[in-house]
Order: sequence, then C-alpha cells, then structure tokens
Amino acid sequence: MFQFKWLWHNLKGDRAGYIFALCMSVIGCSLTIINPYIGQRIVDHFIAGNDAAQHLATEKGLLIGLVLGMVGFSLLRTGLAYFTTLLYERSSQNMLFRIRVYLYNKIQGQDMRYYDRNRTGDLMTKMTGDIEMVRHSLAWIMKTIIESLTVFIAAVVYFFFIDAELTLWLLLLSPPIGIVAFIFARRVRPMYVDLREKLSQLNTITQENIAGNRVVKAFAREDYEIQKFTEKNVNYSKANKAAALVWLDYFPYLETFSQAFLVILMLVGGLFVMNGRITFGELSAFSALIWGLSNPMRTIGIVINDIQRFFASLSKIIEVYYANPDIVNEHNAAGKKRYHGYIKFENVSFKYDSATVLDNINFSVDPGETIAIMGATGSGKTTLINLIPRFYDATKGRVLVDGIDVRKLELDELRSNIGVATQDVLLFSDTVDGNIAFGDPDMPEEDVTSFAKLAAAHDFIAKMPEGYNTIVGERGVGLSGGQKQRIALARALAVKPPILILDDTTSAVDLETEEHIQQSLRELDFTCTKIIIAQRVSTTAKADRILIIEDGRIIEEGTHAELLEKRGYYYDVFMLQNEGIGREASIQYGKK
Ligand SMILES: Nc1ncnc2c1ncn2[C@@H]1O[C@H](COP(=O)(O)OP(=O)(O)OP(=O)(O)O)[C@@H](O)[C@H]1O
Repeated sequence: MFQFKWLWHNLKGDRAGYIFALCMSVIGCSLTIINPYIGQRIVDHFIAGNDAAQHLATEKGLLIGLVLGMVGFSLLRTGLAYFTTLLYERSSQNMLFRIRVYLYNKIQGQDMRYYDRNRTGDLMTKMTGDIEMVRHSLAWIMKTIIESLTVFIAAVVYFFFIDAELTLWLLLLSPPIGIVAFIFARRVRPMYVDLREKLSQLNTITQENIAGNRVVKAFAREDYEIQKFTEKNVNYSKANKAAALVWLDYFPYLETFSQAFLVILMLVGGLFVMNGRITFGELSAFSALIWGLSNPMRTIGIVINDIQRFFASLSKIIEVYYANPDIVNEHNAAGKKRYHGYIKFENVSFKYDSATVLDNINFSVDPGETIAIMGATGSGKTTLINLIPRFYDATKGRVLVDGIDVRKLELDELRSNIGVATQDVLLFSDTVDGNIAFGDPDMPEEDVTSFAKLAAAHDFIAKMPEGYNTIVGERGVGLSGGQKQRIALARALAVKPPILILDDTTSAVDLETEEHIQQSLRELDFTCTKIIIAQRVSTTAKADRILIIEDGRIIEEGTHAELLEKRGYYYDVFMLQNEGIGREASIQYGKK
C-alpha cells in the first residue's frame, strides 16, 4: 500500500531500530503464555492433582523454581517492554523530525500560486497535528496492533495445544466480532476525514483572528469574531463527538462478545473438566490467557478510530510532501552572477485564473534607469512587477532580464539580483539590525547604518530604546506604517541589487522624508535599475519614464513633462494632487 511505502521511505535511518522494536514486541508478547503455562503446572502438580499434597511436601525445590520462573519471566517482559517503548519512541520521533524538516523545506519552496490556494491555518495543522498523528500511529497504534495480534495468536496456539475443541468453541466469537469491526471502520472513516477538515477550519479562523486582531478591535467586531470562532469550534466539537460516539453504537455488541469468551470458557471448559477431558490446571491456563482473546476486541474501537485519524492526517501530509511548484527554485551554491539590470517585457499577458490581469505589455528599462508605474487600484501594477522575480510566470509573452527570458535564468540568481520592498510590509520578530541585514546576515554594522540612512530610517532607529538592537514585534508591531516602510526599503537596498522594485514603498512617509529617500535613490553608489510603483506625482516626477497602467494595459508612457503635455490620466492625477483639489473646492463653494 502506497501509504506504508511512504512511511517506510521516511523511516530511513531508523528502520533497523523500528523493525527491532517490532520483533521485541512479538517476542515479549509471545512470552505471555509462559506464566499461564507455569501456573497450569503449579495447579496440576501442587494444588489440584491427585498427589498434590505429596508433591508439595517432597518437591518444594521445583515449586520454588517455578515461582521464581514466573517472577523472572515477568521481569523479563517488563524489561523488554521498556526497551521496546524506547525504540518505538526514538524511531518515530526521528521520523517526525525528518518529515517536519522536509515539509517545511517543501512549503518554503512553493510558489506564490500555492500560497494563494492554501490557508495558513491548514498548513499549520499539517505541520503540527497531522504529523504528530502519524508519529503516534507509528509508535502506539502499530505497537498495539502487533502486540494484540501476537498475544491473540500465542494464546490460540497454546489453547489448541491444550484442547482444540474448547479453542474452537471460543473462536466461534471471532467472525461476528470481525464483521462488527469492519462495519464500524467503514462508517467512521468519512467522519474522520470531515473531522480533519473541521480542525483545519478552526485553526484557520484562529490564526486569522490573531493575525488580524487590530482590525477586529478597530471595528469593534470582537463579538462577531467570537461568534464566528464559536461556530467553527462547535462544528469541530460536534464532528469530534459524532466520530467518538459512533463507537457507542457498536460497543455493546463487542463488549458482549468479549464477555462471552469467559462465559463460554466457564460453560464448556467447566464441562470438560467435569468430564476429565482437561485438568484444573489447563482450565486455569485458559482463564489466565482468555484476556488475550477478549482484550483486542475491547480495544478494537480505539484502534480503528486512531487508524482513521491516521489515514486522514497522512493523506494531508502526503499532499504537501508531493506538491510541486510550477516555478522551481533550486538553490545552487555556485557563484551567482551580478546582472546589469536590463529589463524587457515582450507582449506579456497574465491571468491569475480566468480573468486577464495584464494584456500585451511591452516596455524595456535600461540599466540604471528609473521607471515609475502609476495607475488606478487593481489595474495590475503589482502583478506586473511580480513577473520580474518570477513570483508568477507570464501566461503569454516573455519577461527578459539582461536579454534572457527569466524562465531560463537560475531562479536563485535572478532573485538575489533583485531587491524588493513589497506593498504589505512584513518585518520579522527580530532586531531592527537583523531585519535590515535579512538578505546578508554577515553585513557589518556600519553598512546596516548607512542603508538605514539612505532609507531615512536612521534617525528614528537611533531614538529607539536599544537602537538597532531593538526587537520589533511580530510583523513589525510597535512601528508606524512609515517606519516599517523605511526599514523594508533599507532591507531591499542592503543587498545592493542591480534591480530595485519598490511597490508603494513610500506611501506612508511624509513628503519631506520622501524627498530625502528619492534623493538617496538617485545617488546610489552602485548601478541600479529602479521600478517604483507610486500614487504620488511627487514620487514619479523625477523618474526617467512613467508608465500608466489601466485595466492591465499601458495607456501612457513618457517623462513627467511629456505626460503632462498629453493631458491624459497622468495630467488629471497631477491636477488633483496639486491644485486640482483646491480648484474643485473653490468651484463648489463658488456655486454655493
Ligand atoms: N493572487 C491573486 N489571485 C487572483 N487575483 C488576483 C491576485 N492578486 C491580484 N489579483 C487581481 O488582479 C488584479 C490586479 O491586481 P494588482 O494587485 O496587480 O493591482 P494593483 O494595480 O497593484 O492594485 P493596488 O494599487 O491596489 O495595489 C485585481 O483585479 C486583483 O483582484
């Protein structure tokens, strides 16, 4: 079966330990028949036999030996159980560790489309609960199954050895128990698949609410969010109860069958003793081992439940394990080339799913040039720049960097040549220094400071309680929007990229600070092609060229002066941002 092959593959390195643990389980459990056997001999020889009193008087040594044997085997079994558990734990924990590392790497290597499609809460569930469930199954469920089966077989063999007919009477119960267990397993399986989905929904909503707590508070929507959470929690709880309680429908039958073992033993076994067919000692051996037949029936429900959980979790993990990104990033340690920074879009169109977001885009940027991109919200600006570092691939046409189609460039090399400050600034819970030096952790402190100065961030960082060593909270909590943007800009600049992409990076800083940043960007001491998405004319005015995007198409292209002359979109924006607002207002007031 594929799932077991997969587990076997991932047990690599611990296979010997795991197989050894399984063998020890089998040996340890086979030994369970030894004590009932010794007990049988003691009963027949020293308690119930014809010459019992005489044996007791003359063969004390044998009795002591048998009792010591019982103690010895008990200790041996305990020791084996101890080491077996140790081995199961060790091998399953090692496997868990390896799978987690692999899955984490796999998730890291996924492209943007994967993140568009997968919920964070679901991925978190896979990385935590699902993997743990698989480990638990390997260590405990497998152990329980192997041990129950061994004890069952050992007991049956031993019983056959004593009296085949009595054993067959007892085994009469096995087929109905098997049928009930099979029906139960079939009924409960979809319930665990559903349960797994409900857990993922619960985790997703919890994660979203914690991450978006500020928005929830700002809109005073705590009650609504609590209600939403409660709904998911109730769904999960109901699914959990339903799956757990379905066992109760079958439990009475299986419990009755389990009890029936003892009843049959007493009735048939008692009759056989009276007939003289078996001895008291043999009956006592049956009594001592009958749990080996009835116990697996009692635990079968728990085992089946856990097996269903195991399959539900395993299929989720395998999904991540074998998910392959369309855009593959192979990390090649070989020296990376520094690009010149020439960019060209050749008849580029792009669709996320079905709607066309970019339509036949053509433009090129020379090394060191600064291009500004402007356009209404949702017009496709971010999508356009996302194609340069291959966050997505163009649906039609080609994006070229230094004259080569980006799909043919080594992804790692391409991305290390591009500094990006994205629209949603994400800072890590680390020091300011660590955040700026993210692309090069060995960066000297003076360099970190100089990039912070270029991004107009040095002054406010210096005023922070511990300066560059101040830890910023999760996602940059504790910093203003403009401060976060400036640290993100310093981070992008710090890799000294030949291509710098800024997506609305200065939208939250004041005009004076922005002017400082623009000045710094113009005076960089390395050649850098800059693509800057901006809404303010003050940001775009000094660019070498400005592209205006509307509905995924370039509708205007030129310098600030050229576009003003065109009296199109750019001119309107310029008017609105400079004198337009004042004039509109005065017209309205004039009308009044
Ligand atoms: N991951 C995605 N999956 C599907 N559609 C998307 C995705 N990202 C963006 N879109 C859609 O693509 C279109 C262009 O989005 P894009 O983010 O490129 O616009 P934009 O010009 O950068 O907008 P803004 O100025 O608001 O940032 C929008 O209609 C948006 O809804």
